[in-house]
Amino acid sequence: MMSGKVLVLHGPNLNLLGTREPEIYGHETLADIDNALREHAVLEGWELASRQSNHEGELIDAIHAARLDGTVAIIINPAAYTHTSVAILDALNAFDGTVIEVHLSNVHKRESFRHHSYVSLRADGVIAGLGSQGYHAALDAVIRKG
Ligand SMILES: O=C(O)[C@]1(O)C=C(c2cccc(Sc3ccccc3)c2)[C@@H](O)[C@H](O)C1
Repeated sequence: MMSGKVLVLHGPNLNLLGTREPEIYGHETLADIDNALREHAVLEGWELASRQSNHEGELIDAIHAARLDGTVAIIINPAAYTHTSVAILDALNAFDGTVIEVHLSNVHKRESFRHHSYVSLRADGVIAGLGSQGYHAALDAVIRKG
């Protein structure tokens, strides 16, 4: 059974998940999501690290660290930085592994400014609108790719 190391990155305000707008983002907290993802990875013999930050530079630093620590895939929900950050795109372009972009909501059914993603220019796959199951679908894809 192949195994590897996956990094899950959550962008700004996702630390507030579960507190507001459950009709858009669900009722789970970020801790609920991270705990379920870690259990999913361990059951498959994979290692999973997760990080949430409200600061663009911290997310970029985490991507840079992943280049050097054996991480084979990054699953990222950039939140609002999806639509604004060339800097995060540039950092992801310097990462040679698999990149999967995840959004809890279907951004294409929302405000027009959410329809564009800089990160999608690098992402190997994009999953949107499946809630927290989107993270698990991304992890399954990474594990199947090996
Ligand atoms: O759907 C997503 O996961 C998304 O990446 C997440 C976003 C987002 C935006 C604001 C807050 C939150 S998390 C949250 C939810 C409810 C209350 C407080 C914070 C996520 C949006 O910026 C993006 O356009 C879409």
